[in-house]
Amino acid sequence: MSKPLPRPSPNWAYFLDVDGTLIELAETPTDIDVDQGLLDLIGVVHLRSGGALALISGRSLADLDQRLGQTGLPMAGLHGLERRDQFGHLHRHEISPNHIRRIADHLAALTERHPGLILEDKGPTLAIHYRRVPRLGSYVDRFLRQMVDPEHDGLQLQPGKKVLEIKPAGINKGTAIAEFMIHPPFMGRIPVFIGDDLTDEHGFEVVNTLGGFAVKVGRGRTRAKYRLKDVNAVRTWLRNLPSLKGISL
Ligand SMILES: O=P(O)(O)OC[C@H]1O[C@H](O[C@H]2O[C@H](CO)[C@@H](O)[C@H](O)[C@H]2O)[C@H](O)[C@@H](O)[C@@H]1O
Repeated sequence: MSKPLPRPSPNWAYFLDVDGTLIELAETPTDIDVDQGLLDLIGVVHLRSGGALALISGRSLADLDQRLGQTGLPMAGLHGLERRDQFGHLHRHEISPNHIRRIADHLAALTERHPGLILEDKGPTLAIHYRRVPRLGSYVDRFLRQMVDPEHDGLQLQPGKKVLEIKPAGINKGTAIAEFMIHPPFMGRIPVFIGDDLTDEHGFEVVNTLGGFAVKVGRGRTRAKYRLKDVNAVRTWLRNLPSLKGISL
């Protein structure tokens, strides 16, 4: 059983996952619907929390910018591999592209052979989406496990919602949150991380360690101690933050 979240405090820092948390899941990565109401809401929470709000996503920063517009918000993309801070400065963990490019070639051939699978090539990370062909999920999983050898290539398989991703090991949403937390305006605050997927568990773990609040959206086993039911519940909770009192969104 999860407990109700405590009353939000002015010294909280907000870390928000994107797909499945702020935005409803869609059939394909490009089908998502980003509405102005959401952009206004996260913009106001950012402002009213003294800038202590960051988006933490598996998407690339370029993709987030394309879908959300130039929000000016701090963000981590590619599961923490890239991060844009509160000044708009970019921080990237550099990785050798050789292994990932070799795997990308194999995955491009795989998606050719199996219509319905989608390869999302994000450069340093790759995602194979099987939402349109769920029966292929375990086959894709076996295929990718043959491709990735964490001992030798430093890569790791990251399962998600109807997706399997390949990313560098050791860098994740938890490391991204920890990196934000050592700089103003996040430093000294209590972190709150809201997410819905397996990749968010890394973030929950770090937030728990830092004495913050980890919030899982929806069902499923989790390290988070708190839950919100769905995307609507997340937006309602944000709209009702005491710092937004008097603002109608
Ligand atoms: O960390 P997030 O911001 O939650 O991003 C996780 C992945 O989200 C996207 O895939 C998921 O959403 C798609 C659109 O709703 C859906 O079609 C897909 O099945 C989901 O897995 C995105 O495409 C990935 O790159 C992100 O890593």
